[in-house]
Amino acid sequence: MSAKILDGKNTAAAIRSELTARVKALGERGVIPGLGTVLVGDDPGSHAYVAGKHRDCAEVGIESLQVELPATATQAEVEAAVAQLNDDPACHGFIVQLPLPKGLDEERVLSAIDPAKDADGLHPQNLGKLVLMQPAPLPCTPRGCLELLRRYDVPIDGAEVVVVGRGVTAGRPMGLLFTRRSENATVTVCHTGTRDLAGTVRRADIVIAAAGVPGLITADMIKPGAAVLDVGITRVVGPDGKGRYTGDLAPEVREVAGHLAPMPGGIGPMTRAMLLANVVEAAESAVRP
Ligand SMILES: Nc1nc2c(c(=O)[nH]1)N[C@@H](CN(C=O)c1ccc(C(=O)N[C@@H](CCC(=O)O)C(=O)O)cc1)CN2
Repeated sequence: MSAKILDGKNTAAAIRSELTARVKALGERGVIPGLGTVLVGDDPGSHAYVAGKHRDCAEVGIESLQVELPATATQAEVEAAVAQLNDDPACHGFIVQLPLPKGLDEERVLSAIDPAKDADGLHPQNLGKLVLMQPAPLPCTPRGCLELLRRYDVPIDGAEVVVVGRGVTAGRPMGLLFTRRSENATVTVCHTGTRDLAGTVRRADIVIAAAGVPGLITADMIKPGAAVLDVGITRVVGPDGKGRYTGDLAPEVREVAGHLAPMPGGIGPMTRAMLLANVVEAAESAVRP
């Protein structure tokens, strides 16, 4: 039987509608939440993602603050853009779109963000709080995975979770999030060099594929009935010469999994929705007595 689809597109739309009500309530208290973005260079994917983030903002009533810099921007110019949003009282949270063009030091840029305005939850202080299980803005992709599983009542407490991929925006913080006391899962974080990747993935009740390697996860690696989330996103050029995005799952995984978050339409839209949630939460904590 084919897996039940974890529909990130519809779930994200429901979350945006919930956030619209919270933004309205903030407006009644004289606060308009503001999301800032820093976009450097001309990568078409990054431009499309940032445009999508601002479309979402317009839908829920969040103000957009956009800073764009050319691919030739220096480290100092990018850090100056970060400082400008740190100091802007209209901005409750902001992100620096990743990856940055070659030659720029991403870690230094992320460290320059005011941790209280870190809408991506990627500042070292906020990642440190995640390690310590203290409240802090959460990275959007792992938060999106958790939220999607929760809204479909997929059991997390006690589940064996295998994450494939150890990148800083998804795989690495995913393990920290799912092992918090409130989630209580047992997590293994693998990568493409893991010795028995297939055997390890086959143990999982929940598989999170975030390696960015098209087709890496095949049907024989999945325990029948497991929940499988495709977080990989790789641009490939088809035989027609046209570019498209593909995930980490082979198509047959759908026939073995119990639940499946596809790419597109799964975790991508949830990532965007969680960014809005982080900004609304930052604005709410700014007005809390
Ligand atoms: N500062 C950050 N940079 C990047 C992040 C991030 O969370 N913070 N994640 C990715 C890119 N990303 C958001 O920025 C992102 C990627 C994809 C999607 C999405 O909705 N994808 C669609 C499919 C693609 C399409 O059709 O255009 C989907 O999955 O349905 C949203 C956000 C790297 N950089």
